[in-house]
Amino acid sequence: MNYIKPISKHTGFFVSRQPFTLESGGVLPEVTVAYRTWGRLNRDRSNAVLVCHALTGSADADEWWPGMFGKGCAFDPDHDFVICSNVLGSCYGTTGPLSVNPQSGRHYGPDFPAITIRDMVHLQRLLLDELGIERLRLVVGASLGGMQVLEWGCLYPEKVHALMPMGISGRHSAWCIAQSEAQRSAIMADREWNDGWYDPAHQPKGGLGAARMMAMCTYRSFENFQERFGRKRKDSLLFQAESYLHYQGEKLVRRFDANTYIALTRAMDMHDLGRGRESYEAALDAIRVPVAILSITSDILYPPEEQEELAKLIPDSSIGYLREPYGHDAFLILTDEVSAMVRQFKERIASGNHSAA
Ligand SMILES: CC(=O)SCCNC(=O)CCNC(=O)[C@H](O)C(C)(C)COP(=O)(O)OP(=O)(O)OC[C@H]1O[C@@H](n2cnc3c(N)ncnc32)[C@H](O)[C@@H]1OP(=O)(O)O
Ligand SMILES: N[C@@H](CCO)C(=O)O
Repeated sequence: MNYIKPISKHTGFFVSRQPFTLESGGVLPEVTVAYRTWGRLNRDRSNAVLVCHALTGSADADEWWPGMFGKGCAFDPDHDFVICSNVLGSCYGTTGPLSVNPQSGRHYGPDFPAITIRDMVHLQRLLLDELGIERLRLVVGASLGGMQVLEWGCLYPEKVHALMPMGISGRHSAWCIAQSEAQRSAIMADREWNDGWYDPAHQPKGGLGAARMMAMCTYRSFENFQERFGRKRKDSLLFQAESYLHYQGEKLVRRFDANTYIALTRAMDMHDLGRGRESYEAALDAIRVPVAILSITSDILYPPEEQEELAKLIPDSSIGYLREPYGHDAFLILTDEVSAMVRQFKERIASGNHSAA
């Protein structure tokens, strides 16, 4: 445990009663954002760090990213003012498919409008305005979080000093889109699905669990599964690899929502920094702040070639690697290494020598 003393955190809900217009043209009559902060904003408001979470994460960054918070770690509440907000469309307090639609008086369910990563970032921007933060010292995140980090660089370059995207690409590949659609199809094949109008208390458990099981296979690697489970059995009926996947599927079903899973994976599929801009290359070339890219060599979802492409196209960028065979979720497992990389990048930015690898 890295904490030398309990870290005080603040929990908040920001409610905007203004209509929130989405990239799709859809409008949410009002939006709520669940967020957490750690540490204090300094007098010149220059120590704010935004942490962006991945697909099934929440604002509780110290819970899903333990080892990143504390003295000498990536996020040190004695020095940083750390913010993490639950993304638009999620089910941990921010407006999403489980929220009540003020116009109908019932939860949005499958009527929740299509959202994009840009919508998520615009909403984070509203939260920062509310918190009085004009410029972020750093924006950090992996996977879906990394998509948000990159969009921050495109949408609000004047609002960020530096970016750290991890385990991500600049546009969702055909491979990732296919994985997402297979998972969504598993949910929709569940007899409880009912075109998304399931009772939230009785969601399509089998389908959502199967989706998570498929996803878990893509979050790890051949080598990792082979080394951990091999052909070991739990009992005469079940291999350990099967047992592990069932456990992970059931665990997600207890904490997540099927419509939310669909809305967020669709938003990920829409991720393309070039959409509606001059070109993909021009969008990346326009990111003019220092960017430290983290690449996971065993990631089968976002392979290193994709981060190397980002590094080639973003002018002031450097790239670092996690080389253990844990797969995509390595950013959640190798937290000592990830924390050290974030801390070193922060030091490099502070010294002005940010392009050193
Ligand atoms: C950036 C974000 O926002 S992420 C937010 C969402 N969070 C997540 O997705 C994290 C989900 N958690 C995980 O995937 C993993 O627990 C990690 C990545 C955090 C850690 O990975 P590991 O250290 O390798 O944990 P591991 O995969 O061994 O264990 C996970 C669970 O599987 C269980 N497990 C391991 N092997 C087996 C098996 N053969 N059969 C059944 N269960 C098993 C463990 O007991 C453990 O249970 P617990 O979570 O209730 O403690
Ligand atoms: N395992 C993490 C990362 C997925 O990209 C999650 O469930 O959010």
